[in-house]
Amino acid sequence: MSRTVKAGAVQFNIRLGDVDANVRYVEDALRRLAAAGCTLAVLPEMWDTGYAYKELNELAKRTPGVVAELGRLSRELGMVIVGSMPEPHGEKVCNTAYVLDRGDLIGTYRKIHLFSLMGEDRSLDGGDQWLVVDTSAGRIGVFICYDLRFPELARRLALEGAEIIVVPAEWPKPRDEHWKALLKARAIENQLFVVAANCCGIQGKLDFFGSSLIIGPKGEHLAEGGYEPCEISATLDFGEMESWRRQIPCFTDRKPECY
Ligand SMILES: O=C(O)CCC(=O)C(=O)O
Repeated sequence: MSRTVKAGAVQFNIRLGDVDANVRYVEDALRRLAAAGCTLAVLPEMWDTGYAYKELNELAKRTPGVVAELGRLSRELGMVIVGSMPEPHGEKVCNTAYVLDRGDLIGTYRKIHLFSLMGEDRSLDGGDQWLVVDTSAGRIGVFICYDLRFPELARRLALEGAEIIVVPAEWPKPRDEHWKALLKARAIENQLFVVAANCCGIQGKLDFFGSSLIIGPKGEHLAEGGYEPCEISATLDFGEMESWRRQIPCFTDRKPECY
């Protein structure tokens, strides 16, 4: 019997600046995923606040409390939960993913590539360290949204042994095809699982298309959300991943000295 994990993603319409409403929604969604047997859940980017830029510094002060609440839930549900939230950082804020494993905060990742098209680089501080962490649901590497456009980062996570790359995101129209193609490419080229949670609905001027995705190491779509709020889930089979890696041994066939 090979090792498996059931993974899920929460896709919802983030209420801009309304932490209480977003936390309430996510708690219910996590309970639904746990009832469906999931032990790993991915939440969207900035899931508790959205990009409420004007009030983000103030809203970020609530993050430690939200992390503690999420920690309690992850303990109660026996889950690994990953999602990004605004983290207070001096005068500014970082877009930070928190990895909670059955009650413990076992890793944080500050978004490295800030999305300049939307001014994220002017408003937020960026991170400078990747994260790969062993969890009860497998060895997980963390991306946040725009990071998806940088294959160097995915390769680094894969070389560090990531079996799953999780991608909290707020990825809007009209770049739906980029989202799907890049998620699939990162999974295929690194022969690992990708679990990506996007939000949906309108936030300010932006229209988010959902399409949360769980992709296997061969690029197979294991689960996909539509445009509406939903949870998606799929079983990740690490034995199948290992067998695929033996059939097409991309990692041992690399020639890093040539490029
Ligand atoms: O790269 C993209 O098209 C979207 C990225 C984005 O919206 C973000 O990083 O917040």
